[in-house]
Amino acid sequence: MTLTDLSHCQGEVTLPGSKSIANRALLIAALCAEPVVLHNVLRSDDTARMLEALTALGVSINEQDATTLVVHGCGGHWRNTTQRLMLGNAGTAMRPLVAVLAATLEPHQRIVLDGDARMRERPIKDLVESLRAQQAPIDYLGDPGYPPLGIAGGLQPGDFVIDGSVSSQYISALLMALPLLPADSTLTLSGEVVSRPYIDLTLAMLRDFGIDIITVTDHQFRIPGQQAYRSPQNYFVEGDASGASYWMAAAALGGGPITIHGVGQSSIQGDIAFAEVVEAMGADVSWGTNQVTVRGRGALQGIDFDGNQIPDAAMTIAPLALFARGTTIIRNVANWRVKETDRLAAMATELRKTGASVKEGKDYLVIDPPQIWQHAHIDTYDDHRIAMCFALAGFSTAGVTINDPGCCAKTYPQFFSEFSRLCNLPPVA
Ligand SMILES: O=C(O)C1=C[C@@H](OP(=O)(O)O)[C@@H](O)[C@H](O)C1
Ligand SMILES: C=C(OP(=O)(O)O)C(=O)O
Repeated sequence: MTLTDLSHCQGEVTLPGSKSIANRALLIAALCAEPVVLHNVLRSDDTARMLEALTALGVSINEQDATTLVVHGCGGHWRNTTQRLMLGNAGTAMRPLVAVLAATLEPHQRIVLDGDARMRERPIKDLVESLRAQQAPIDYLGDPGYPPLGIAGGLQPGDFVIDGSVSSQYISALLMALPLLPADSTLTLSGEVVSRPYIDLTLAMLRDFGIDIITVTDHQFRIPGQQAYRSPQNYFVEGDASGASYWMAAAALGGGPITIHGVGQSSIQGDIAFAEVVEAMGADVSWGTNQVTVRGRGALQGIDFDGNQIPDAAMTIAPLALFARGTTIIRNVANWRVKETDRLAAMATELRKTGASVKEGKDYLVIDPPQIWQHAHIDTYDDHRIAMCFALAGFSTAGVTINDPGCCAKTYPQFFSEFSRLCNLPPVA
C-alpha cells in the first residue's frame, strides 16, 4: 500500500477493544464457574488464538454478536486436556496460559503450548524457571528457554521469585494463576521491572473478578490461595489505548482534529500516557467522557523519552520523530528486541529508508529527521506496529509503500481502512 503527501487526517474514530484486556478477560472468564458476557471484545489474530485455545480446552463460548461473547467458564476444571494448543505469536495468550495451566491441570493431564516461528524465538525461561522452582512439571520441547512447552499439573504454592526485566507478561501470568493454588503464595520481583502499567492492569482486572492480591511493596505481592474467580456477569473491554497512539500521532501530523472514542483519561491502560507525548511534541489534547480529541499545532519538536513503561505506544514516537525539529531519543526499550521482531533493529532499518539518520543502541534509538526525504519501501517483519507506525510516514511528500499491511490483523484488522477513511483516500480493498 502506498501513502503519499497526506495532508488532512481528521474526523471520528472508534477504537476496537484492547488486546491486552480482551485476552485477559477471555481467560479469566474461562476460569469463572458462572457465565460472563464480555462486551466490545477485540476480534483479531491474537484474540482468535486465545479463543481457539479456550475452546479446545472445552470452554463453550457463544457469540451474541461480533464483539459480544458469552463465556461459559469451567472454574479451572478443563474438559479436554489432550491438546497441542497453537497460540500464533500472541504473547498475551502464551504467557498467561503457561502459568494458569500449571496451576489448574491435574498431575496426570498434559498440554503442549506452541506458537508460530517467531513465538519459538520469544523467551519464556524466566516464567518457566519460576514455576519449575515450585514443582511445576514443564518441559522444553524445542530450544531450552523457548516454546513449545509441555505442561502438566503439580505446581505448589509458596515463595515465587521472578525476574521482571524481560517481560511483565510473566508477572501478570503468575498473578492470574497463583490465587488458584490450594494455599497462600508470595511473589517477589527481581531485576528492573519493565512495562509496569500492564501489571497494574492485571491487578485491576483481577479485582473486578473478585480476586484479592495484597501489594506488599513495589516488588512483592502476597497472594491468598484457594480463591475462585467470580463472574461480574457483564464485563466491558475498553478501547485499545495502544491503537489510539496512531490516531493521536496522525492528528499531530495532519492537524486533525481527530476524536478517538473508546478510551478516556482514566483508562486502566498505561498506553494512554501517549497523549502526554503528543502534547510534549506539539499537539493539543482534550478529554471527554470515554474519548479524546487531538489537534496539531504545526511544527513538532523532538523529544527524549523513556519508553520502558509503554513499550508499544513508544514505537509511535519513531515516525513522529521523522517530522520533528531536532533529535528524538527513545530510550530504555531493550525488550523491543524480543517482541514481534527485533523492533530496535527493524525500526532503525526502516526509518533510515526515509533518509533519517538513526543510531541504534543496545536499548535505545536516536533519530534525526531526513534532510531530504526519500520514498521508502517499508518491510513490516510481520509486526503490526511497524506497519501502523509507518502509515504515518505517508504525511511526507516522498511518501511510503508499506509491504504486507495486512499484518496489522494481529491487533487492529481495520486499521488501514480506518486510516484511509480519515485521510479521505480511496477505500482499501
Ligand atoms: O501484558 C500485556 O498485555 C502486554 C505487555 C507488554 O509486553 P511486555 O511486558 O513483554 O513488555 C506489551 O508489549 C504487550 O503488547 C502486551
Ligand atoms: C508486543 C506485542 O504483543 P504480544 O502480546 O504478543 O507480546 C504488541 O502487541 O506490540
